[in-house]
Amino acid sequence: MKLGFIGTGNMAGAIMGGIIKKGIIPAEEIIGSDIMETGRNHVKELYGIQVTADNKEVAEKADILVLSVKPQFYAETIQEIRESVREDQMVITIAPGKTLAWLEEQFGKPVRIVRTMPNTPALVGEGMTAACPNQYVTEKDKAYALKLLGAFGKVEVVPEHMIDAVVAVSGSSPAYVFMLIEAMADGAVAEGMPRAQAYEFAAQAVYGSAKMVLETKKHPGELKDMVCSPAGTTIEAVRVLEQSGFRSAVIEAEKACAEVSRSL
Ligand SMILES: NC(=O)C1=CN([C@@H]2O[C@H](COP(=O)(O)OP(=O)(O)OC[C@H]3O[C@@H](n4cnc5c(N)ncnc54)[C@H](OP(=O)(O)O)[C@@H]3O)[C@@H](O)[C@H]2O)C=CC1
Ligand SMILES: O=C(O)[C@@H]1CCC=N1
Repeated sequence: MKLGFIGTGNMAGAIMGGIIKKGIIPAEEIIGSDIMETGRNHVKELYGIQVTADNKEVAEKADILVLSVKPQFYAETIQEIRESVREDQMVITIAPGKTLAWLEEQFGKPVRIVRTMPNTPALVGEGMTAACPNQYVTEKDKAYALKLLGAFGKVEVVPEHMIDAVVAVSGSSPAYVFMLIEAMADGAVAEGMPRAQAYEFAAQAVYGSAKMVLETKKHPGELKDMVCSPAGTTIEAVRVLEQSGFRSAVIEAEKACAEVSRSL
């Protein structure tokens, strides 16, 4: 099974890195093209995949083709490769805003498409991916696509109308979480902890908290209450966070994120 990537930037790198690390598809069976020579060479050196400057070559050689360019370049990229794409291939898209209906119209012929929204934690095998197969994707294709996407984290099939919410809650959210970790570490540094140690403490606290939500299945509010000792330190921090609009800031950020996703 040959896997192709058109665009070998951050998200493509995270996906191929996750797949290679898990041994699902060997690096020699992965091919990528990128307009930028530096981008191509980067993944070639890092992962040992084949690279080319020719998008059509990737479209012709791949059994599964991942369109990993920015949404703004989807139309021109599909225009360039549409003649090379065959009915027995599967195209995986990862761009926000590009609906199955729009993608089918761009190809102008029956193409098996799985619209997805992954995230960069794919690189460490902890991705969260939503998948929406189109009408031409067979049950066998769907099973293989889910196996592939599940190789670098969790994957769930969702109705397409939910994909903008997915962009907000998992596609883009690693950025907000990294900001939170950075800010938590800044706070610790302000209190005298060395910077590297502060990142370790902050990241492990976030990791452990996420694991508690996933494993205990308890309501996050209940888990929060378990940390807040009466008249203690945590409830004071919670009070200040509420005063600063912490929760509202996250909700409003996600609404803005989903709005951009719908508009692309
Ligand atoms: N980064 C993330 O966390 C996530 C990204 N995505 C989606 O993944 C896609 C890629 O995003 P990301 O990896 O962040 O972006 P990057 O800019 O890192 O990667 C895209 C790469 O494609 C190259 N490129 C542009 N035009 C072409 C072309 N015509 N042919 C071949 N290569 C081309 C770009 O070159 P140049 O830099 O010169 O433009 C760049 O190297 C987007 O659709 C994005 O929405 C989805 C989920 C998460
Ligand atoms: O910022 C972006 O547009 C992409 C989509 C989801 C995460 N990164």
